[in-house]
Amino acid sequence: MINNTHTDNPLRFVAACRLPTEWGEFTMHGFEELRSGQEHVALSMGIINDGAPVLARVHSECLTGDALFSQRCDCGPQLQAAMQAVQAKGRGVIVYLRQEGRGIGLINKIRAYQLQDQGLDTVEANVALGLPVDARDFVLAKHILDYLQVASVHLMTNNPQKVATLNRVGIDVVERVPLEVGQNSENAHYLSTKAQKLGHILG
Ligand SMILES: Nc1nc2c(ncn2[C@@H]2O[C@H](COP(=O)(O)OP(=O)(O)OP(=O)(O)O)[C@@H](O)[C@H]2O)c(=O)[nH]1
Ligand SMILES: [Zn+2]
Repeated sequence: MINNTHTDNPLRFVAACRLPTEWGEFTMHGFEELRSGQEHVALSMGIINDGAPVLARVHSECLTGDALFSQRCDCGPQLQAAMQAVQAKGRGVIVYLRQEGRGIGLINKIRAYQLQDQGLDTVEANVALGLPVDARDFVLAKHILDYLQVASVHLMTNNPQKVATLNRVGIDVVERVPLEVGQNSENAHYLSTKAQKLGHILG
């Protein structure tokens, strides 16, 4: 009889390669969601499957910030700082989830930004569009970390909700490591809204 008691893994590992970067050489592991075909990656450095807690970042895709140098948010500088921190330790992992716009997708994020240009804040804009404020699924990170044999992490984030969510899905977050970079005059209001409405800890 087939044993169906285990939770189904929504992802499959596809391939891994070297990824030389400005912050040293990572291994890039590629995953695919079985249902949607959505692709995700993890960047690892050093030996991370030895059971000791690993310095980790669970980063959500932000095309505008990560790749297009947008100053509307702090995502690009956060990603770079996380990669740099991993390099400094010689050991760590960046899980990069393709959950653009906190899961609403790129075009909806542009719609939300359009409303923000008219005065709404990051939360009000999603609500006005009838979209969830945060639709991200962090179970994917759990499956990716399981594949990499990482059970506990020092998590680089300013979002205590993310710590709680990851703990809930089975990732043991032994410590939250603040990741406060990328503040500028364009994103000052956005960051203060995140602190006030989404609970981000920003000094
Ligand atoms: N819908 C929407 N998504 C945004 C906006 N600004 C950034 N994002 C998305 O938000 C995600 C990053 O989430 P953040 O709230 O910045 O930070 P976090 O991941 O919760 O917390 P940190 O770990 O501290 O970065 C990325 O997927 C971005 O594309 C916005 O104004 N509206
Ligand atoms: Zn961003």
